[in-house]
Amino acid sequence: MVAKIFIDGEAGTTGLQIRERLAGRRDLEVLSIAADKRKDQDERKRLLNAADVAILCLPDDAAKQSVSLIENDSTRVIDASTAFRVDPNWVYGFAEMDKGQSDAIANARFVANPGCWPQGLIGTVRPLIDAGILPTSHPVSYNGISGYTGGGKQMIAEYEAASEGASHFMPYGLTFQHKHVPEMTRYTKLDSAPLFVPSVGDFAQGMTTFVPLQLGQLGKVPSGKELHAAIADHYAGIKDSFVTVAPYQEIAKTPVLDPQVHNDTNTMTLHVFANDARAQAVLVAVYDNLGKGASGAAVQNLNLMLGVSARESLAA
Ligand SMILES: NC(=O)C1=CN([C@@H]2O[C@H](COP(=O)(O)OP(=O)(O)OC[C@H]3O[C@@H](n4cnc5c(N)ncnc54)[C@H](OP(=O)(O)O)[C@@H]3O)[C@@H](O)[C@H]2O)C=CC1
Ligand SMILES: CC(=O)N[C@@H](CCC(=O)OP(=O)(O)O)C(=O)O
Repeated sequence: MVAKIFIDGEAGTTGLQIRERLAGRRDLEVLSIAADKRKDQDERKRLLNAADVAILCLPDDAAKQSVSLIENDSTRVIDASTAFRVDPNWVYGFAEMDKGQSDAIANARFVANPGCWPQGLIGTVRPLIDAGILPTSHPVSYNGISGYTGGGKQMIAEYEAASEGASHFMPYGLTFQHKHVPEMTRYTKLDSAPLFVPSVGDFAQGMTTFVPLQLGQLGKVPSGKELHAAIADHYAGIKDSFVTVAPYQEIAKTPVLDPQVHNDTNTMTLHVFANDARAQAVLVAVYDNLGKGASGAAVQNLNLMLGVSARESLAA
């Protein structure tokens, strides 16, 4: 059976990328909306109800509206927005988060695609919490840099219009109320919100994130190799993982931390750097905000929901 897919918001940054990733797939039919009807509620409703899977690439309010327009009990939904990420009726779409997550996604009707920033934090911290190395009470801080496509069409237009004026490096979220904090807290299993300081750079896509750890604050101080082994063990146990763990290296710098190294792929690479004598470490994640951070993860989730081999079809 050819599954019918409707991308609501197909003209936006994430929607366009998903369309490109699905182009050429013979196992799917993409139901496209006429350009002049993109925001026509009746036409969106018709297509949402005609689809086997609707992928919502919309601002939060419009995503909530799309869900309310589904009147059947068969259309399954992948939502790329923040609207449902901590809703207990939705399955969180970070397939590598734990061993049961890809099955939960495969069987779900409603899947909330994870935010780009949360994945770098959850992907590094949760394996350490699950392994009992970090207590859930640990005060975690998280920072990083993302390309400007993370801000969608509006930020892209601002950066691309400002040939001279765009900021090379812009920290933001400085009131510590970033919209990703609730999902970061819930899915890391931390007791309290991580202190999150994102930044945006003057490059289009790709991101590198950092979790600095003062290991001396822990009752039992792990070595860098132990941190690395716990994270590597977690991913070794995940079927069809798109998250890879780089070998442990004691080096002061490396070009593979460039935020753009995984652009246009669904890959995330994790690194552990540490100084055991100082009991200090940093956990690093490198991935594409538009790939594993958004449209790559959405297509990975779609494949799980359709029972299609993730590796084969993510080549698209
Ligand atoms: N960019 C990224 O890296 C990531 C984005 N996301 C999330 O994905 C979602 C989409 O983001 P992104 O693609 O970046 O955003 P964009 O602004 O690039 O695209 C959003 C699209 O939705 C359309 N739209 C807005 N309101 C409606 C409506 N009522 N009915 C139909 N279409 C509507 C917009 O129309 P118009 O073209 O007229 O503006 C636009 O085409 C957001 O919730 C975002 O937070 C998630 C992870 C990463
Ligand atoms: C650079 C930039 O502005 N990035 C966006 C995050 C993009 C993203 O992940 O969107 P969702 O919130 O829908 O997941 C931000 O920090 O708001």
